[in-house]
Amino acid sequence: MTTEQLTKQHCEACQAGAPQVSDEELPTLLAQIPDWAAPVRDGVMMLEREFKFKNYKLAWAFANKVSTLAEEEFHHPAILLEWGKVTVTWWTHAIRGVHKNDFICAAKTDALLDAE
Ligand SMILES: C[C@H](O)[C@H](O)[C@H]1CNC2=NC(N)=NC(=O)C2=N1
Repeated sequence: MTTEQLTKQHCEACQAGAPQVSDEELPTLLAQIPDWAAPVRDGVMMLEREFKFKNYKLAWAFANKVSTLAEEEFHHPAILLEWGKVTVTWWTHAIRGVHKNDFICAAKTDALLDAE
């Protein structure tokens, strides 16, 4: 599956018991979002990327776009908004890890930049 295909997909409603991304799938999916890191915090894997901007207002506008994306997909990230920087972190709370949804949303988050 290509990055292009990830951005064209939509999140599925997921609840506890939904499958985390398997160790076999992980490398392939990570390769499609090369600017994202996959930190593990308190045993929970996440997808995280920092986006840099010239000032606070531009960072704020991007954070708003990510929030709109989240509502559209009904899948919600952590967003840290700072002067000139937005850190977006995707993971699936219901399964305490990363689901395919998180990769779809990370790819869609990158696509928001191209739309700027
Ligand atoms: C009630 C529950 O929070 C909702 O079903 C959705 C909302 N958005 C969500 N977003 C994320 N990242 N993980 C979830 O498990 C999740 N659950």
